[in-house]
Amino acid sequence: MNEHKDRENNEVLVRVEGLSKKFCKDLKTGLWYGVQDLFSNMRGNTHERLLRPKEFWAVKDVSFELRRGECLGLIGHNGAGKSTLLKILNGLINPDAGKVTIRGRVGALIELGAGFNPILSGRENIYNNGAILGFSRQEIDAKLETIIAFAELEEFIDMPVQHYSSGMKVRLGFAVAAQMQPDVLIIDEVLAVGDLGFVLKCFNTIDQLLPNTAMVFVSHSMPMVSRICNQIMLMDHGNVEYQGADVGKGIDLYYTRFASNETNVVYDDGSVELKSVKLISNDCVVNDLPQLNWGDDLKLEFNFELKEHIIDVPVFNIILFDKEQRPVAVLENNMKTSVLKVKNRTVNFRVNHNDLQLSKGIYSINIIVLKSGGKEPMLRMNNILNFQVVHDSDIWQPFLLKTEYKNYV
Ligand SMILES: Nc1ncnc2c1ncn2[C@@H]1O[C@H](COP(=O)(O)OP(=O)(O)OP(=O)(O)O)[C@@H](O)[C@H]1O
Repeated sequence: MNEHKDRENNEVLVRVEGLSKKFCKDLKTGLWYGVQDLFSNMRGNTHERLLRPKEFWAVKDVSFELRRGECLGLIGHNGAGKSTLLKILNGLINPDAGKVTIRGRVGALIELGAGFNPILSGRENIYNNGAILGFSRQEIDAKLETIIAFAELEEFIDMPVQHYSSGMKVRLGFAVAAQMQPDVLIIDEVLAVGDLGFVLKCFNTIDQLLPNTAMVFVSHSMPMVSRICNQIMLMDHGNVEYQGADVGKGIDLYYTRFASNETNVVYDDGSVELKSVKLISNDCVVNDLPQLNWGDDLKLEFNFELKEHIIDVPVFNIILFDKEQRPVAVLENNMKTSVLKVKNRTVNFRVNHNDLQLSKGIYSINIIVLKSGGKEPMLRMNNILNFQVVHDSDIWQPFLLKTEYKNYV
């Protein structure tokens, strides 16, 4: 009996084979191709694998399988093809090549408000969507209160959906999709507009649904992807750049694409100038990006020039940011030390932090220079230096902390 149940649970719910979709960059040409395709299809010619002028692959040769309990994270740059793939999965658009086979009930949260009739109330839309998913009126009656309570829309459930805020539309959409016990759940981006309380609630619900559901989740939020997904697909201009169960590796590859090395001066009162900043390591530079091994010492060398009237050493706040521009660490400032000196209107100094345990990835440094005393700003610069921490395991969390394990008696 259990064996039978296991087999049943492991059936493939989503099978995608060699899926491709092309679009045309120009509307007129696209319409003309559409007419041509209509006639050539009637004659039995299918040139779907060839690109004509101004056409491009929005999705190219994508294949994957998902079983219950599996959640595929789809990541990639804007325009990579993620939403197009989801729309094909949900039957909203037809592919030019390949095949999608889906078993069971599909819940989808694809575009804000999509699937809702804007002039109908929230309550009426719940009935509509439930009916589309194959539920009877009685079944929907039984779920109605739970859906409304989950969406926290008790007060507004009889208001037309067109007057809902973005967050309210997502709440309603997710509540319907989640409470209708889908076999396959497709979620695009939309969770990003929910407030923190709702997002936490969604995580909780996704955790509860996952054992019995196959999910496809599109997001630009890597923390969300790594929290939810156990498979990952990194898309690049319609192609699959990485696909597999190593979610950390996919996320790491995604981050590597977006390294920026543009320095920005955010505030400058003209009294101090950063002449140079360097990372001191074993002189290893790859693609202009200094590298450190995980566990190396972080040594930075600064050279500042001061205007004549500045005689006291300023206060230096050095802040490290991760690949998503989240501040991950700040180095102790120099307020408590008197070792730094101003000499010939310059301050040269090295900063040392031993045994850097930031995990693998690219980091950037911002600096805030304050007048001695540490209150008035003199200079604030973002992204003065990028560096890469190298390690052989693919970890997206900001720190990989050195750890010791021992049996105890
Ligand atoms: N109906 C359409 N006609 C023509 N081009 C389209 C159409 N729909 C999407 N595209 C193009 O297909 C490419 C992929 O778009 P898609 O929306 O799938 O990207 P995405 O990865 O979801 O991007 P984002 O992260 O911005 O949501 C883009 O270049 C887009 O302009």
